[in-house]
Amino acid sequence: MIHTQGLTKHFKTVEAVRGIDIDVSDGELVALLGPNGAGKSTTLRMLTTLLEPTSGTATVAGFSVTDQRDDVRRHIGYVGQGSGAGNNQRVRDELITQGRCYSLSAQASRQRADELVDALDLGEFAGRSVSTLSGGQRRRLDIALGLVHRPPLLFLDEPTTGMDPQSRANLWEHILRLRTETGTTIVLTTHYLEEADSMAERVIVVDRGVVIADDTAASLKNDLASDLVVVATADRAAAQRIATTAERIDQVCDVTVAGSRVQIRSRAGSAVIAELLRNDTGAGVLGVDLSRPTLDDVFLGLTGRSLRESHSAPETASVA
Ligand SMILES: Nc1ncnc2c1ncn2[C@@H]1O[C@H](COP(=O)(O)OP(=O)(O)OP(=O)(O)O)[C@@H](O)[C@H]1O
Repeated sequence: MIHTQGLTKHFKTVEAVRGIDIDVSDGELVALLGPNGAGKSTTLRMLTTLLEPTSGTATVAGFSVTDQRDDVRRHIGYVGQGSGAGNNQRVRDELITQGRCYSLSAQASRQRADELVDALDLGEFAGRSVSTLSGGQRRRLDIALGLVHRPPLLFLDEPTTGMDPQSRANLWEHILRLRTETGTTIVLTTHYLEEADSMAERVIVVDRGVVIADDTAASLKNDLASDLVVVATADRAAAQRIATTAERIDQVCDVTVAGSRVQIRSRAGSAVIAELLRNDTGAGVLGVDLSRPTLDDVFLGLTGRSLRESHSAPETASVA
């Protein structure tokens, strides 16, 4: 559905995208994850023909984003970061207008508007003006607007940013249902690590304008980050003894002692705990805690920076 090779976008002084290679198959749900300024939106805007790439190639739904822009546009829906709905329009009317813009007949537009009102649960406020909707309701309308022409591919740029947890969960319910019912391919950007982790089938991690990892969340966590085992002990001597035992275990990658606590990094945390129990009497051990890695640990492992706190700026360069 999407194939890019060496895609770049240079603004006057910023290399926003520095060579992105992405393949997305039909029906996939893929999340682009990365810190502020990583180049996610710029990539999306090139794939949706809103920005001309500086170099590289991209085909979307089988069409070139540079040479067949109209064909690309006919086959995609795009929900940008800002709302596309007109404030003074009523919800259903806005959907009908969008249908007419896509050359549906008046009757077909009304029918499609009603289908989308149902699908996105907009019935309660279909007759209200857009300006009266809550953030979550407006976002559902944005998605409905992106789907009017039944695109096989939907791009969502930060669909849930700024929403409260309940509205986010509700919007995700709609996105996932839509996908199950229509098989739409979905590519989205998000800052929410948990969202990418639990909802997307594949996570593409972007940093400073390039893809630094691309796999399922489970594989990324398994391959690129480790479990953290924290052993709380009664005193420094017990901690030292546990650390010495841990260092002898094959699967352990790193052991640090901080006062009476021992931190053990390993790809197989549960096995390490079992091995510790086999090799040590456990005297002086007060508790053991096992944390599974998150996508933030993956990013940290790849870049040395935390995604949660990272506000990296892409490298600047003089571009003619
Ligand atoms: N029109 C533009 N002119 C100049 N620089 C731009 C333009 N659009 C984006 N940039 C810069 O390109 C870089 C990448 O921006 P982009 O919006 O793609 O990042 P992002 O990963 O989507 O970030 P965020 O998560 O904050 O939305 C940033 O440094 C941004 O300031």
